[in-house]
Amino acid sequence: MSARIKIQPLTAEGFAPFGDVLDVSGDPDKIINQGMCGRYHDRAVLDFNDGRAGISLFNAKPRDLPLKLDLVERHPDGSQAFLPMSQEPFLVVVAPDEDGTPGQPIAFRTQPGQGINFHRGTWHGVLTPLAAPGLFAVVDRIGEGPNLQEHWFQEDIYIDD
Ligand SMILES: NC(=O)N[C@@H](O)C(=O)O
Ligand code: NI
Repeated sequence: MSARIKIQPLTAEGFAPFGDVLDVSGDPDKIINQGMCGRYHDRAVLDFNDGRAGISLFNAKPRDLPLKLDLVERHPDGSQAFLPMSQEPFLVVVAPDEDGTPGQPIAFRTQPGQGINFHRGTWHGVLTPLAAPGLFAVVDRIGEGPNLQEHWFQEDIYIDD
C-alpha cells in the first residue's frame, strides 16, 4: 500500500496541535531599541525536561519532491525548534500520536522566514530543506539519554505538491 500526502501551507492554526509557528506576522508585542525593532516576544513553548537548552547549527542537503517519508521521530524529553537562516521555505512533517505510534502524517510548507517549534513529544519528520542553503539554527535539549523515538513506516508514503 502506498500513500501520497499533499503539502499544505503552514498556518499557526493548522500547526497548533503540534507546535508553534514563529514569524513576524501582525504587530510586534513591543517596540524596542529606540523604536528601531519590533519584538515578537516569547512565541514558543520550550521544554527541556531535566536537560538544558542548546543552540546547534544544521547544514542540511535540500530534498527533492516527491519525497519518500521513511520515518518520523519524536523527542520525549524536549521540544525542538527549526529556525531557518535563509529565506527559503522548508518542509515540515508532523503526525498525531495514536497510542504510541504516529497516525496519518501531515505535510506543511513554510513561508519565507517562518520557523517552527515542535512541542515536546511531537512526531515529526527530520529537518527537510527544499532549497539551498539548508542552514538552520536548531534549539533543542542538551542532556542525558537519547531523547529520541523513531517510527519507520512499512508502507510507502510520498509527500508532494
Ligand atoms: N537528530 C537531530 O539532531 N535532528 C532531528 O531531531 C531532526 O528532527 O532533524
Ligand atoms: Ni527531531
